[in-house]
Amino acid sequence: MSSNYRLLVKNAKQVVLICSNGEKYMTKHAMQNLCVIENGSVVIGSDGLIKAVGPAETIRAQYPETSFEKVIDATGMCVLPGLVDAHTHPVWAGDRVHEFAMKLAGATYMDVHRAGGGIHFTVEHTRAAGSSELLASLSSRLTRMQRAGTTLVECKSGYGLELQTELKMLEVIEEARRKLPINISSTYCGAHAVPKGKTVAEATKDILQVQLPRLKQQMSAGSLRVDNIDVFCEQGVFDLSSTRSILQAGKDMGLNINFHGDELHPMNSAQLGAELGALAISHLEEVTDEGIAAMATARTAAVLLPTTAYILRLPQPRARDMLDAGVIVALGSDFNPNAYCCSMPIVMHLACVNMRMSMLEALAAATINAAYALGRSHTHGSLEVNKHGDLLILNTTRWEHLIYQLGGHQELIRYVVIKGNIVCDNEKTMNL
Ligand SMILES: N=CN[C@@H](CCC(=O)O)C(=O)O
Ligand SMILES: [Zn+2]
Repeated sequence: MSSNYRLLVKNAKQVVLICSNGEKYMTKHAMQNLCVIENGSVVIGSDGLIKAVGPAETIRAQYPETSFEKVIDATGMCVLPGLVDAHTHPVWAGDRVHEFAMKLAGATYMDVHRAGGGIHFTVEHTRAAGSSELLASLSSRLTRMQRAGTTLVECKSGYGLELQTELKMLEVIEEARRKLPINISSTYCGAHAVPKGKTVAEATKDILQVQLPRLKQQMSAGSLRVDNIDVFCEQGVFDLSSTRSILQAGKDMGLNINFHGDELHPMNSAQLGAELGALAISHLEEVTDEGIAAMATARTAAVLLPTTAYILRLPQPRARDMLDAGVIVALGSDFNPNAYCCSMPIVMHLACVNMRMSMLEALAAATINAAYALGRSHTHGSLEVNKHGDLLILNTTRWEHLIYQLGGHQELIRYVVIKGNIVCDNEKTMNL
């Protein structure tokens, strides 16, 4: 007999809701006061949405005779919302392990880029790769992220830098969206680098006059869904004025502005993003005080990427200054061939140790605020009624272990659930 209820998770030692009043993001002190229920339960309906969440006693009384398709007894365990990864580049061919060695020996990111490596190396290999090869590697990367607790992930194009390959990448992302349970927010990043043989002006013209019109056509025809537009606004890549025209054109097509800014040099990207009504800006290692103030006022989220600063030995993003100023701080893995990290728990750990965020702030940044950066915080990022039933169940009595145990997430995460379906069951019993 079919039930109206897909899943009951009962008697968890802790249920971390994050928030409980429909907040779309969290800033300042609110991030230090996340909503946690001791001894709680969660009910997910057959539509995959949360129907109830609260103290186990209350839920038991509310659903006395109900049958559930599946019941998980979470006694001694913790329940958290699925993690949200707000910045990844997961579609590409050809790894760059050789460049990791060069960087360890002292080369900077831009040394490698100018020598024709970096993004250019990946572009060459991605242009040559077939869609099925790209889909296979994307699927295994997304599955790996899902095992590490990510249930909503942003995925960028940007290793084509010309129409055909950018479209190929976006179509591969679209195919993954149809085939895999993980939620995807897709981003057109045709301005990720200036292609070899073109000037910035020529590349900008190609994006404005060739790539974006074709994207618009496919989006209107319903053959492609794209959510965000991105530009790498950086010295030697796209300057402020070309960035402005590309982002504005994307916004005019209905895309959310979500771009790379102020990473290696202060470019006033933060001020530009605030002025254009950007939903999010990533990196910001070199943001100025004025940029921070502008982002706080405009409610533009800062997507901080602790793996980038770690791998490239850059100055850390000024997370504390941003948090104190009331900026909406989110986190992302920045998964790409330069920063090969699929794990948001590791990202949260780095954010705490290197960027001086508290564990509560890091969790809010990797859930509700990352969902806000993707325009999805009305449906994702917290355990509240009518939101998607996306959650993690941890083999531990305190949720903080997910951040504290560096690299321990594989043993800690028992189940990953998306829309009430168990998509990962890590059936091991161990002494933690
Ligand atoms: N900074 C620009 N883009 C990526 C790196 C992409 C690459 O090196 O392939 C980033 O966010 O770190
Ligand atoms: Zn990036």
